[in-house]
Formats: sequence, structure tokens, C-alpha cells
Amino acid sequence: MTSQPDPKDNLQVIEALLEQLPAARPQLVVLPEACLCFGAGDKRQRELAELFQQGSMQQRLSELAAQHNIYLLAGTVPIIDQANQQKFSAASLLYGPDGQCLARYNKIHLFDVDVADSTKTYRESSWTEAGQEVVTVNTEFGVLGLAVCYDVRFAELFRALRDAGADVIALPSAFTKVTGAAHWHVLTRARAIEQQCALVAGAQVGVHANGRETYGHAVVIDAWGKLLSTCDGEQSPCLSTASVDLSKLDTIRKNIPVAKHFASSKKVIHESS
Ligand SMILES: O=C(O)CNC(=O)[C@H](CS)NC(=O)CCC(=O)C(=O)O
Repeated sequence: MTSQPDPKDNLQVIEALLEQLPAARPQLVVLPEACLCFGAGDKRQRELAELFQQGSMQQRLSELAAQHNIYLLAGTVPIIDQANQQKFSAASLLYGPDGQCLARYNKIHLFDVDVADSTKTYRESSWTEAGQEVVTVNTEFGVLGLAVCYDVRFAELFRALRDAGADVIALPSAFTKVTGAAHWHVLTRARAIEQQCALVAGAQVGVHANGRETYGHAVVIDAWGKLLSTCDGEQSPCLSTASVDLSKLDTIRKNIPVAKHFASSKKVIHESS
């Protein structure tokens, strides 16, 4: 998606995309990071921010999941907590086929990074409260682990998701065009291979209202690291769909038992003074 500042416009795009879904169920749909509001500045996002389980954006997402009988992962919705009125969480929300909100993950690693693009300095922590909890959730198709965008650079988080039982990882993203071109495909495939989990990433693409440029290339990757489907990074909006055979997980994990080997290995860190 090339999300715009107004949630109404983005919801229209999402509604049209959902009309094109394949028939298979159960089905997981992973929207991009900041799918409902992008490029509007942090003040606008703060205005739009809703209390968890209250508000019209969350209501509409819940209705769409139920209407289409899908698991709908809404990549980061700004969620404000009663106790902290200054900053909002970049919350990934999972709705089940009955419209119930099944999980909330607050983005842990915030993008306080300098990039050689026209935006130059990104300081996500100045408006976002960092999450602290590793979140997994049971679904009909297996255990889903949640991560967001910049989190993909932290292999340790993905190790923790696998330890918590994850079979599939959802990664709503808005990678910059510059860092995406250099790192996106390698990072997403590496995380899937390392943890032997399927990975589904939604992505923002194109030029947004504030001039920011994002990389796109939404991907579906299986637990062997095979790229099953991607958008080409040109077209927007674009649906990248694949059917993932999760019965292969057991064989992959049995044949190359990395999680077991990691747990049983002796690791000593030598410090020389
Ligand atoms: O701010 C918003 O409205 C939505 N959020 C984002 O666009 C976030 C934080 S600025 N972007 C990333 O995490 C890019 C990561 C990235 O590009 C990398 O790791 O290289």
C-alpha cells in the first residue's frame, strides 16, 4: 500500500484489496505498518490514536475480518494508553475470523536511525512508546508470532518468538526505499531460515504525503526460506498471496534441529581486559 494521512482513504484501499482474496481458509492477511495513517506527522497520529478495544478504526478492522472470515493483522495502529497520554504504541493488532481482537503487539525496536535519503533522520521514539513484550498467539493454522518492520534486524527477537512456539511470523513493514533495496530481502529470508518459521510481511511502497519513500516488496516466505510470492515494488496497491504448506515445518525442524542445538550448546563469552 501507499498509505495516505486519512484513515478513510486507506480503509477504501484495504476494502478493495480484501475483495480480491483467494478462497482458501484459514487465511492470514498482513497489512503494512501504519496502514491506516502514513506520512501525516506524529501529531496527527497522536490525534487519531485510540484506546485499545475502543474507537472507529479498530471497529472497522474487526468488521472486515469477520466479513471476509480471515485473520486480519493490522500493521501498527496508533494505540494510546490511559497511563501515558504523551506517546502512543505502534500496535500490531490481530483480528480473528469472528472479528475478535486476538492479540496486540507493541513494536519493541524503534527506528531512531539516520538514512541517506531525503528524510535523513528518523526518530520514532520521540512519538512512540517502545513495547516490551514478545507476543505469540494461537490460530487455526498454528502459532503466529508478531514483529514489526525495524524489528527484523533483531535476530534475538525472532529467536524469542520461535522459543515461544511461533510457526508463522507476521511482519507489517514500511522499510525506507534506501535500506529496503539493500537489506529487505536478505533480512526477511534470513529470519525465516534461522527460526524455521514462515514469514509474511506487508509493506508500504512509493512516495507518501510527507515525501517519505518506502521500498514495498511485500513477501510470503516459507520455513525453508523460499520466496513464495512478492509484489514487484512498482504497483500499488498490490496483493501478494501464496498458500503455505505448514506440514513441512516438522520435517525441516527435525532434519536441521537448530533450536535444539542452540539450547544444548555451551556458550562462554571470554572478555579480555
Ligand atoms: O512512522 C510511521 O508513520 C510508520 N512507521 C515507520 O515508517 C517506521 C518507523 S519511522 N519505519 C521503520 O521502522 C523502517 C525500518 C527500516 O527502513 C530499516 O530497518 O531499514
